[in-house]
Amino acid sequence: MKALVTGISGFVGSHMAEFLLRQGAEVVGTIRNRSRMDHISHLLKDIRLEECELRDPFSVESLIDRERPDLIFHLAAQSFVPTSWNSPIDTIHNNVAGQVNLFEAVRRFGLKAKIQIACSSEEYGQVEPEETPIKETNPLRPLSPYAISKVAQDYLGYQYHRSYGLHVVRTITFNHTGPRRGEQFVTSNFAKQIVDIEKGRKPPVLHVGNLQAKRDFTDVRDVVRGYWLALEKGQPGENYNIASGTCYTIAEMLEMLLSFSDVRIEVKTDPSRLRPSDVEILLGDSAKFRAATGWQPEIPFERTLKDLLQYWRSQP
Ligand SMILES: C[C@H]1O[C@H](OP(=O)(O)OP(=O)(O)OC[C@H]2O[C@@H](n3cnc4c(=O)[nH]c(N)nc43)[C@H](O)[C@@H]2O)[C@@H](O)[C@@H](O)C1=O
Repeated sequence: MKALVTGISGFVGSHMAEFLLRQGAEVVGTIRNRSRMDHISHLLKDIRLEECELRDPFSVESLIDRERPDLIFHLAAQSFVPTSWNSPIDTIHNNVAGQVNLFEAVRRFGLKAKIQIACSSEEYGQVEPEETPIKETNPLRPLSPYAISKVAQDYLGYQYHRSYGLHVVRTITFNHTGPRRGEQFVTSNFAKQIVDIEKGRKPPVLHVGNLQAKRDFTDVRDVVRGYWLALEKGQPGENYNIASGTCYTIAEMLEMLLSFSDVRIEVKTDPSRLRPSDVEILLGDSAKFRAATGWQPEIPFERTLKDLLQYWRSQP
């Protein structure tokens, strides 16, 4: 069983690779020449890396022709919401063109590969209180260029299944975190600031943005098991929420992180961390996914946050 992971050097990609190796799969991953390798350096003897620029159709075609994978986990993306305001066209081009190139290559070579695509709860955007927990049938009211790029990826998945019969499973993942989470994302950012303060590298002031937003967090290790199950048991063409079903305000998440540290910290709002529009609440109903695959999250949020702090404490 050969599995191709796009974006293997990223946060989710590295956990996906570890999971796939435990399943006994042959793992091939795409990287770009500027990809950082620190998340996968411990895996290099067990995986194969291929340079591929997903925005370039020829690069993708030649990869798919050479590798002909059985499973594709399409995780490569520009995934930080604020970046999508600074350069909306880059996010849209990266995320949408990259996926179209992948689908086109699979279609042209008549590959029977099963493809998981990483859609996002950001697609739901503005959610009314009576609409939570959010089901797959909820209207999409996207609030950022990133969200728009994910709506496009999601519906392209639907369209390529209906038009050409591609085996695409659309996972709509709510917030996820854990060791190796990029330091710009809120859980990791706060954890790293706490560790920098613990190590005396910065004054005891923790900078924050909007603490009122509510998010539904799942551990990345539960998420990648979900992606595997999506291809094992999910229906092609369908979309599935992957979520824990519990949400916390960002303030509550911060309190939890602070409770795992001994340092005294002052919390200060940094206006540059506020967004033009922020999704107020994301709380997911993953009953459809649980029924289709038997998936359920196993790692409690407290452990995820402790592991994340430990990750930053172990960094040089
Ligand atoms: C599902 C979805 O999940 C993620 O998108 P996100 O929810 O924007 O993630 P985040 O960690 O940047 O922000 C979470 C919340 O936390 C608030 N917040 C407060 N203070 C800070 C702060 O200082 N930094 C950041 N980054 N956020 C802050 C911020 O305003 C927002 O309300 C991505 O994986 C995305 O790829 C994805 O698909």
